[in-house]
Amino acid sequence: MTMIQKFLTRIKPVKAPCAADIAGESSLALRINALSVKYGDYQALRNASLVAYPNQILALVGPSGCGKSSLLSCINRMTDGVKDCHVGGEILLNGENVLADNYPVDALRKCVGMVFQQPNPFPLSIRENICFPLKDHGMKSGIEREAKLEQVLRQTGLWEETKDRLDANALQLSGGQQQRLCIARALALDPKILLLDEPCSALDPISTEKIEQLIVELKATVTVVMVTHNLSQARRIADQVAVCWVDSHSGYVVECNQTEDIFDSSSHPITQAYCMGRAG
Ligand SMILES: Nc1ncnc2c1ncn2[C@@H]1O[C@H](COP(=O)(O)OP(=O)(O)OP(=O)(O)O)[C@@H](O)[C@H]1O
Repeated sequence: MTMIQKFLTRIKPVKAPCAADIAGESSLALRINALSVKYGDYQALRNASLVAYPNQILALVGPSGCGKSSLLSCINRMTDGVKDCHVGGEILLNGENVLADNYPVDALRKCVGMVFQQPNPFPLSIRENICFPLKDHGMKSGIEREAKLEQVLRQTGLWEETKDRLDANALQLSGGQQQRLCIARALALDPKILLLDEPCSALDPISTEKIEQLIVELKATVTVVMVTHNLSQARRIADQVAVCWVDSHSGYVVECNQTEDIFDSSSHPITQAYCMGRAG
């Protein structure tokens, strides 16, 4: 551990000014209140609060192990399937707590799509990657499914690249194309929120640039919450940034604010040090 990291771990987490405190409910896509995540006895995340605004990109940044992916996975309840994982607090979507026992998880996963670090298309054709989930969610008409297929492939810039080989196995696509197909698959269900967990970390710089452009374009239709280790990427494309940190006890959100405030004028020492590359 470097000197600066040692110094920062001794700073008591302060209640930094946070957009979550002042935003009106109707202007929000998502509000997270006092979220905590435990794996068995280990508290991975404590008391995390933040907000996401409609049609904006919120980036979660912070060092490895501070709970970014855990936080993201709670939003569409992927944590339900993790053994000994206990989630507390509130995640409000349209004013309803999605963590409530009686919240319909299928409907939640349709409304909140997720894309992971490693592209994970189904080992099926390009067409089936999009059309199977649509059928599964009740779209009976083949004509409607084909129309949706074309729409999301166009939206993700894949149509021209794949229209002549829609029945080829998706695993034959390049890594960057596979990731865009995974984003297309999530978009096909018309989500309101798209969760992206380090979507570019397995990609080369050119594929990364294409995905970044795509994410910015997607703001027209969805709210994006993304985890990234790449601070330059957060600065380039995010509207809001939540800085997360971990000390000896667990991970927590240091502050959540507009991107320029985080990078240019934050008064929090952890944000200053992390975003200037001196710690983490
Ligand atoms: N399924 C699990 N069981 C037990 N511990 C877990 C599990 N998933 C995550 N953890 C622990 O919780 C903490 C937070 O992990 P998480 O993956 O959320 O952090 P992160 O900030 O996303 O890290 P990274 O940037 O390295 O992906 C880590 O200490 C991790 O080891």
